[in-house]
Amino acid sequence: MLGLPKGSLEEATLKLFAKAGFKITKSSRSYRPGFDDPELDGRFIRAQEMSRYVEHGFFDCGLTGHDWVVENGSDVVEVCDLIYSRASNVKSKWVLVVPEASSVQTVKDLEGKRIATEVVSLTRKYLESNGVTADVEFSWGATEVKVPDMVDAIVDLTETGNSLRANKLRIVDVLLETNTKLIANKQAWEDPAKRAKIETIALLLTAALTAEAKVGMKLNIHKDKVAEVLKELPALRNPTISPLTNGDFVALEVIVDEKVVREMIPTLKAHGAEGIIEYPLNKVVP
Ligand SMILES: Nc1ncnc2c1ncn2[C@@H]1O[C@H](COP(=O)(O)OP(=O)(O)OP(=O)(O)O)[C@@H](O)[C@H]1O
Ligand SMILES: O=P(O)(O)OC[C@H]1O[C@H](OP(=O)(O)OP(=O)(O)O)[C@H](O)[C@@H]1O
Ligand SMILES: [Mg+2]
Repeated sequence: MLGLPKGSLEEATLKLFAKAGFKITKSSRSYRPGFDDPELDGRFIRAQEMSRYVEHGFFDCGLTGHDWVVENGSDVVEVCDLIYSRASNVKSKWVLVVPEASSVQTVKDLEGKRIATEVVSLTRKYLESNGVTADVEFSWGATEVKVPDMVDAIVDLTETGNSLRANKLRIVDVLLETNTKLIANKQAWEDPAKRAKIETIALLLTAALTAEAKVGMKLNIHKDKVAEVLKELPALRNPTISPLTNGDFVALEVIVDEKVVREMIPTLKAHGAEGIIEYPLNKVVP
């Protein structure tokens, strides 16, 4: 039984599973998805409570943020990192935040003040470890709006930083870095058949995620130019080189980060490369 996150991770999760080779279908308002793999069954639940149901064994494994595993204090196996979220494929941070104009400079300045957050337990522990006593209240979300009128500071998640900028907020400290993870129930992890299936899912999801940032490239180039092109383009390292029927030319094939392609193509062209093609990838297994 697999736990899928309802909410901001939902769409990206279904896309990633599709790329990994698992088609998950869902009818609107139904939290029971359909799977094209007869060995799989699952449910959608909120990312915030996923780790509890994995810990207690309703789910053998599930996807959620590291932050909610920590906040809930759940005793689960963190099988692998899957660094994706709603908007980007980078890690996010839970940060202590105040209005730009606030006099608060460090956590110590929060003594006796009020703080709103979705992660009450994480925030209490953080204050305690800094020897600060402050009033921490639970926020259901839209937390940015609460400072400075309702509370003195907030602990909120930041990904792109857009919400902080839009609300003229300043970061005082970072409490926790987080990203999406595949987590597993401890007993399920000890069961060889279940573990094998969870490891297969982890392998395929990781391969699909790795492939998102990469592309394949193929090109033909004069054999005398190969050495200088490889020197100039470190991203091209370890290409597959195959001879062509035209004896002076070879074919190069390589997997590279997509972001370097826009610099590679003009350089390759300047060295006389021909027939340059770029293609997307579904999975990359190192
Ligand atoms: N803007 C964001 N950028 C990156 N990751 C995010 C963002 N919002 C949420 N997450 C991550 O997604 C997971 C679920 O997020 P969250 O607890 O905010 O629920 P949600 O699905 O966003 O629901 P809601 O829309 O009600 O806030 C968390 O692990 C969190 O770290
Ligand atoms: O740095 P950014 O890319 O702007 O992302 C951060 C925002 O995303 C989350 O909000 P969410 O959409 O989950 O709404 P919520 O505040 O209601 O939880 C988080 O609570 C921040 O508000
Ligand atoms: Mg949220």
